[in-house]
Amino acid sequence: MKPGSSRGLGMRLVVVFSLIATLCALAFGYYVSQARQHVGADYTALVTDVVRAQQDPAALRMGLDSMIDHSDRMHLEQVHDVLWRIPRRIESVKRQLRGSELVPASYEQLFEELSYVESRLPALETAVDRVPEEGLDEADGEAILALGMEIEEGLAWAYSELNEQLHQASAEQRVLMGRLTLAVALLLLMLLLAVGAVMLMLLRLHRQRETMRLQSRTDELTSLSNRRWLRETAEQAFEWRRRHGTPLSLMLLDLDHFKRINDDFGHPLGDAVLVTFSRTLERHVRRVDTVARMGGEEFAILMPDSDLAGAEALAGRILRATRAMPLPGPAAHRRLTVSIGVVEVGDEMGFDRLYSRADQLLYRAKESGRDRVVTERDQVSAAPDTDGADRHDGMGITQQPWAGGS
Ligand SMILES: Nc1nc2c(ncn2[C@@H]2O[C@H](COP(=O)(O)OP(=O)(O)OP(=O)(O)O)[C@@H](O)[C@H]2O)c(=O)[nH]1
Repeated sequence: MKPGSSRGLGMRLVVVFSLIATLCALAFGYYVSQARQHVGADYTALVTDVVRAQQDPAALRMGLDSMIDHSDRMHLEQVHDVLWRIPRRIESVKRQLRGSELVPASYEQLFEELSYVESRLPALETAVDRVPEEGLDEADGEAILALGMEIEEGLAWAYSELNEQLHQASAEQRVLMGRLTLAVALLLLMLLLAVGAVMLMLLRLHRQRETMRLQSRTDELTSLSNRRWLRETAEQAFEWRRRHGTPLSLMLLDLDHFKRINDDFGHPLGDAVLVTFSRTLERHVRRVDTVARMGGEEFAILMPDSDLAGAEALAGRILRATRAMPLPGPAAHRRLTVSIGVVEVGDEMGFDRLYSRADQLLYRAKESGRDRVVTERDQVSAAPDTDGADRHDGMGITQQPWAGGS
């Protein structure tokens, strides 16, 4: 698995999540600021009108008092002004109340009172119209004052009640908006949690898929590539070779008399030897080479950019390294050897053909005494013994001092 692939996806998901979280925070901020601006806005105009209208009863009272004291033209006009204003204010307040969010039942009684006040206004207007310039007598003055007070009290009560109701409604609206804001915040939080959970699930799924992909192409015991992965890599290497004309070689390796290790020391130790041998192979190859376990005690190395001579040299180094390889635990005193077949890819050659040729060479290496390398040139080469002398294996196959060296 490429660890970077999961990390890359993780980073991308973190960026996307941060983006969504930022958008949510911005949307929430906008919502709160809008809500603050608009909460109670419904009632602001109405409250302003009611506060203005609340001055009318006092103005009427003052006007009437002055008019009774001095029934001149100026005072009469003052009273007429107030009487002209009162019904218009009442109509404006009524209209706004009907258009407001208030429940009609809550202002029904106020409407009745205001309507009653409206119905009493013409009588007061008529009485004021009849006021003589030379002044009112006491009885008429008291009658006008009584009518005026009736209107004034009705208006004062209705407007003050209305003011009270509007403040209460506005306060309720604020509480409601607070709850709504909390609900929106919770919803956004839940949305973020859900998005986060989905992203975590995606990441976990991706990791699981990567792990499965890795397992499907890795040998469980040695962690080397398995046969399937070697084949896929080889197909890519063939394509590369075809395009660029670079050499490509394959080496098949089979541990000699491995059964004896199992028989003498048990299967688990045999496993440990296979792992030790795998690490030895990995130490000797280049990064571009692919080391695979083909099964049992058989291994393969695919070497892009390596011709037969280069592959043969590596095989020699591995041969010597295997001989010198310390075995684990109770098998420490034993020495292991390996037989190797090496082949370079020729024209018109596919992986199966390449593998089968390497296998034949490996078979020849086994047949001709093991612990040796057999290459395409039909030569059997062995790593130098301690004295480095040439020798024959008695089968007509030359064993040479190893040319490559480690
Ligand atoms: N410990 C262990 N042994 C394995 C594994 N796979 C195969 N083997 C053993 O490898 C041994 C292979 O035996 P053979 O095919 O006779 O080969 P050999 O003993 O190496 O003899 P040559 O190849 O002819 O030199 C068998 O005993 C298998 O049981 C494994 O994964 N772990």
